[in-house]
Amino acid sequence: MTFIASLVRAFGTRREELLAARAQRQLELDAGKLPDFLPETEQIRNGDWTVAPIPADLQDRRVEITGPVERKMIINALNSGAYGFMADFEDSNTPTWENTIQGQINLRDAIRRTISFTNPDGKTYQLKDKTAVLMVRPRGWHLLEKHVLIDGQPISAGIFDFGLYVFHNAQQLLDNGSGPYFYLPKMESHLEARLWNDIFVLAQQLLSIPQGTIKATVLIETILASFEMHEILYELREHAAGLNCGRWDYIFSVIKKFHHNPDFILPDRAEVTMTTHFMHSYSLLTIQTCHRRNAHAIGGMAAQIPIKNDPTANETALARVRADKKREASDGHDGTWVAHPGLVPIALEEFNALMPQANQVQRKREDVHVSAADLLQMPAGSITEAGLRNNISVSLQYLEAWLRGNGCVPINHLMEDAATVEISRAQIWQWINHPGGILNDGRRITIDMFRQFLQEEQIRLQDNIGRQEYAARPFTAAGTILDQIISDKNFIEFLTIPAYAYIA
Ligand SMILES: CC(=O)SCCNC(=O)CCNC(=O)[C@H](O)C(C)(C)COP(=O)(O)OP(=O)(O)OC[C@H]1O[C@@H](n2cnc3c(N)ncnc32)[C@H](O)[C@@H]1OP(=O)(O)O
Ligand SMILES: O=CC(=O)O
Ligand SMILES: [Mg+2]
Repeated sequence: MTFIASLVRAFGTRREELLAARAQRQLELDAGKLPDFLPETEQIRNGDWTVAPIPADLQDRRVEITGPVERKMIINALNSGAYGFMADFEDSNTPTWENTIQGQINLRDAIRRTISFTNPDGKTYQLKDKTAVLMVRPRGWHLLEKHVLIDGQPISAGIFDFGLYVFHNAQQLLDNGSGPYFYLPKMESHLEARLWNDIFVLAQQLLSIPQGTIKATVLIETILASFEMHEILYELREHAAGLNCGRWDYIFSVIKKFHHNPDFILPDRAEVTMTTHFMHSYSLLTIQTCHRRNAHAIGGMAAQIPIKNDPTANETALARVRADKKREASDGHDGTWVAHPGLVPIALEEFNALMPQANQVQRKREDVHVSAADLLQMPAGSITEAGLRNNISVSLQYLEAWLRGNGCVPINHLMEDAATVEISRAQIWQWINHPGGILNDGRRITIDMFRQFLQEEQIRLQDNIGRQEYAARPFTAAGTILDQIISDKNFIEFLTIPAYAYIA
């Protein structure tokens, strides 16, 4: 606590200032100003610097599995055959106090190889000799940890997650021949990266570990960050391992940042894929930026997961994952993410076929030319009743699971977490609040339509799982939160903020 208090006292105010800067930037976007590459940092973009050398165990990251910090899943992920494992306090984790603290305990035990688990059916779990390289994703700058007060105030959840983990494990990780490695989520500017860098410097000093020991991979998962990728790597150049395409939050961010702008109405969520022009451009720009700076460009997460008991549907889902990984490997990504151990062999096959060496940093992709207009070119497509209903039902089901402490669930055979569901609920809001929110059959999407469909989707769920089961679970609270977010005239920045009020 003394260590965490030092970090919070040194940097808490700067975090608040950066959040205020986000709000200020939003006002400019609301007034119609579009983002562009920053004139004041042109020298950094044009300069010939590179990031500090990347440690040996982060040179080959061809397949990384991600998952919440649950005990059994940590063991399964570390044993999965993936090269890396990102243990997630963020998109896939409900930040109950129990989950947060037990997650830290699980990671501490995993690093010391004392972790084990027994299923209710008696199946036991322990680590294999060879395990994935561990990375940890603390929560984003927007979130508070309300269970910890310093000087009477709840503290930054990100500093808490980072601080507890690095304090207890940095030295042990070094003794194991690895290091304290992080993924940094949801940043919107290079100044936010500078804050993380300064936190790393103080943490390393307080823990007496060499400067530059901490390595971080930054998720480029906001539209504004995609205009500052060089700058973000520059700020973190002593600590940067790479960038990652957090595609789901990225799509959400586009809807959120331009929620006032009718030119940014997106079609059904299922149509906003990585092969649309703006998403492919962002992925290519990430690869080019990273390779110019000798950093790794990690791909993103396909939402498909293995489907049990339906071989045909399973084959289709796996083929989609395969195509996604093939595109990433052939474009020049140095690795990718999977959501489930069953997908590790598929992603490995695709990367092994196109990337026999440890990474593709030598492929500089100087042929890529991505402009601001490319990043902002929205796809055409239609909005359907099925798409609207799916957004409503998925948001409701996810929020219900989240309130029970489960931040990542399969819904309709897709992985749903806080990022994918932010897209769903943001689309509902966007379609209601813009004249362009019209179904392909000509009906205008309204709050009344949303409420009618919500009620019908609730009844459908109740019929599927049974009245008693439905009543026993927090569906009512989930529906209330969803209605509150959708009916608010202001765009609520993150759905997890009102939802957190229910659990803390
Ligand atoms: C947008 C983003 O932020 S992406 C990053 C955040 N999202 C994630 O990390 C996704 C994590 N994935 C998951 O949580 C799960 O795979 C789900 C919820 C999507 C699906 O879970 P389930 O339906 O329970 O999967 P399923 O029943 O097929 O699991 C089979 C086994 O694999 C394990 N497993 C599934 N996913 C994972 C995972 N990501 N890591 C470790 N183990 C896993 C299960 O624990 C289970 O183990 P067991 O057989 O020993 O009991
Ligand atoms: O964190 C990943 C994302 O896609 O969002
Ligand atoms: Mg994300």
